[in-house]
Amino acid sequence: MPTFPEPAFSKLRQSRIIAVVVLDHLPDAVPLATALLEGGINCIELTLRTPGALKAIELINAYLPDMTIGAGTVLTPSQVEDVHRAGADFAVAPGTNPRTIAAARDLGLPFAPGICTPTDIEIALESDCQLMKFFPCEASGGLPYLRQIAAPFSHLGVKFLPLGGINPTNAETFLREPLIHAIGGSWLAPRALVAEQDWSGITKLAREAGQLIQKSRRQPEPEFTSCG
Ligand SMILES: O=C(O)C(=O)C[C@H](O)[C@H](O)COP(=O)(O)O
Repeated sequence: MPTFPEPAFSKLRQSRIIAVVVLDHLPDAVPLATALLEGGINCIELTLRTPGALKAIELINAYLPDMTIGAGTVLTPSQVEDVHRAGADFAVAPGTNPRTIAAARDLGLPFAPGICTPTDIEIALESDCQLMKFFPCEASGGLPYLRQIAAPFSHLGVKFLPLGGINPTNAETFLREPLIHAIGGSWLAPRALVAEQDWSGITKLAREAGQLIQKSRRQPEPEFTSCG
């Protein structure tokens, strides 16, 4: 596992799971992030899909210093500036846009572009990115597909953040895979639970995710070898 020079990406490696949030109601930002922290999840991604996301980054940054904050759906250089100013620790995008990556580099904001093909990986490498978001993970073919497209780049130390279709059933398999730096998903903060302000429900989901992380750190079961 390469150590990424960006401290935020090293923290991400410790956290292992990013709670992806599409926030509909700004006052929910801090209680939601607090509920995740109480359950042991200390990395959150606020997607810039809703108008309050930037302000939510600011609030969580101001009130919850233990939370590592990612900005998601960062599509333009000006959004890179916005999320940096708001206090994001890192940013991700669904695709690979060299202009956006360059803007993040200029500001020193760790950035993981989205990839889904070998061509995307080549473009991201040309922009000196080593950590890439694999999106949409499950719809593209999941781990078997990622292993195949990543193989020609294995000597370059590229690592991935799979997002899209990760859930408690498949999370552990991803966590055990050496190509994977960390995983992310919206299952930790379902919009319905947030709408009901069911913070204890979210803490419970976070705790269960923490148990998956612990399990994935234990030694793998010895492989069964057939004696037939
Ligand atoms: O638009 C972006 O930049 C994103 O961040 C995409 C999200 O990571 C995925 O939509 C999460 O996928 P689910 O966990 O399946 O809901």
